Amino acid sequence: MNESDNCAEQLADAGIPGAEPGLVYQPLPSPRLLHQRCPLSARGRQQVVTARVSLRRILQRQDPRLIVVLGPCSVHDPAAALDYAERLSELTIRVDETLYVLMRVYVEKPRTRVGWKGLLSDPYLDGTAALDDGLELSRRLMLDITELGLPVAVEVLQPLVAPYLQDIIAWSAVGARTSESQVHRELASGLPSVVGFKNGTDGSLDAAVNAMVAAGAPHCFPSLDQEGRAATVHTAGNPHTHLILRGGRNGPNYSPADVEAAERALREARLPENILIDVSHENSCRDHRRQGEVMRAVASQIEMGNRSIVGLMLESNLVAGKQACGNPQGLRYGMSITDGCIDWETTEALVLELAERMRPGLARRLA
Ligand SMILES: O=C[C@H](O)[C@H](O)COP(=O)(O)O
Ligand SMILES: C=C(OP(=O)(O)O)C(=O)O
Repeated sequence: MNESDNCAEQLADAGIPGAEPGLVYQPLPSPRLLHQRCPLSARGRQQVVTARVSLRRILQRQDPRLIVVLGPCSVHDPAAALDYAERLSELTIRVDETLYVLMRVYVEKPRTRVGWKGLLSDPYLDGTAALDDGLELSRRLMLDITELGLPVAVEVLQPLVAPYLQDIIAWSAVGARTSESQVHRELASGLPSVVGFKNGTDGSLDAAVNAMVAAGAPHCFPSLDQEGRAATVHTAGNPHTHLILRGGRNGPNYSPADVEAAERALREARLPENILIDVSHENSCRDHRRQGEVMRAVASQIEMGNRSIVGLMLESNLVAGKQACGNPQGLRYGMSITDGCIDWETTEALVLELAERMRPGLARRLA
């Protein structure tokens, strides 16, 4: 008998049989239990509501600030993420007249093929996939970051994770690999956060534009209720969505001509012309050192009068670059184990520069 048969047998003994040979089920707490263990304080709840309202106001041009979503490509070490958050929360206070800053707290990672799937799925980076601990660590980290006054931004990946975390989240992305997925569009239709849909990895806009239309409509689909029971959820539709340009197979898509094409696609679908530019990924040709150059080019478009660009995304960490996701004990503190990131000093300088550049044209950005 191999190890997994043994595990399945032990679970069957505990009254949790696998439905099919080879499948092993491990129970998770209900969303309510996790919320009770790690509650969102009244102050935290107020911060989340305020963040969502601020983002909606920016999308409606009632707040002239530029959204800036930045932070590590992925969180693998909650202590380093909190260290980053403390620095970011101080920086945010210096720029909040012109920028609305959120921290990427990406605990789920989509993979092109296979690879580590994030703190939530594999918190010990060793393939043990201790999802119960991953959920709790992720929730605790998001609560701590919220308490610092920083709004939390995530990529939503596993739909059943949402009931555990969505009360803390101000902004969500649906990634390039999932914008075309009906499941993610349905999920977005019920999220209380603002949702950005990324263009596809091939660079096409259709999936993301169609996703914005789909997410704006009501849906019903299987989910978990607060007690963790399988349930049909009925959603009202989420009108607070926008497009994210992240480049694609044929290269970047942040040039004025690309932005105009995106505006046209949104207009044709009768959607608001709200575009956020990811200065990383294919827009920086997968070279984290080029993020500054892309940011400056986007800032120039805004200075020249562009009104559809509502924000920017950057991948940044304490230390520049990336390292292999090998032995957890041998990892360098504050360095990415997924995509390469710029370091804290570069981040701080870029954010301060962007804030200054946005100041003169601020009033023009209102409706
Ligand atoms: O943003 C992170 C990565 O680009 C994304 O998760 C895909 O990663 P992979 O191509 O290394 O699997
Ligand atoms: C996975 C990400 O992006 P994309 O979906 O654009 O590849 C990300 O922002 O971490």
